[in-house]
Amino acid sequence: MSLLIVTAVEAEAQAVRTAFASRPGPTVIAGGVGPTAAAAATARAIALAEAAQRPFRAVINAGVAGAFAGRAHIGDVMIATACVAAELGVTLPDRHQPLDELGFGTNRLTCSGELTKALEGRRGQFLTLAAITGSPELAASLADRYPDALGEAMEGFGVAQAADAVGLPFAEVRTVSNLVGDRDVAGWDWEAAFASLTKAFQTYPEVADAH
Ligand SMILES: O=C(O)c1cccc(C(=O)CC[C@H]2O[C@@H](n3cnc4c(=O)[nH]cnc43)[C@H](O)[C@@H]2O)c1
Repeated sequence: MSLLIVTAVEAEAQAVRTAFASRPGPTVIAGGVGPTAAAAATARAIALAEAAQRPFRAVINAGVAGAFAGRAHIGDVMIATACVAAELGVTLPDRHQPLDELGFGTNRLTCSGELTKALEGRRGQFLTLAAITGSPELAASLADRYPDALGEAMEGFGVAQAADAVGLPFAEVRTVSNLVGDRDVAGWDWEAAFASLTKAFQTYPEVADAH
């Protein structure tokens, strides 16, 4: 199977590639930070592969992420069951109304369990936001709105939409660098999250990728 893995930054891409260093692996690209950069990079990679008659059969978004306190810990692997665009909809004075309720699209895409069956980690919903949650109060409000969400990152829903648009199965795999709402960015544990990302993909089967 020809697999595309999309990360945000090169350090995440390298952490994934390291897991396949001594065996056939997927195509891994760093598509940029945020859902629109991620969607554009994914759509471009899919289109180029199709034009070269070596189409991808599946897409995974991988990287580091924030976890909601009490739902996962630093270094944990989180595997999305669904990607939820938490900002997509209307922000009313008293609540957020998701796009699903408005009748012109969805803010939730289901992930393939098949694609991640070889991986070990916590499974649950995953939020995508263009803006990192920057206070404990906002984090608590999001955790309340999404009781089944493990954490948040900035690219999953964008990658999912690009894959979904052409009917490709999709998954999101994240490792925890910080807790959602923690503004002490200097204390975020990138190294633990990168090491965990490499370890997580070491159990992934070889990928006979023709790219
Ligand atoms: O918040 C900052 O000031 C900041 C400073 C340096 C780097 C960053 C990032 O690169 C974070 C965004 C990047 O990492 C993912 N990520 C990790 N933790 C979170 C989170 O709690 N909420 C949202 N995204 C997170 C994200 O997918 C980006 O690719 C930030």
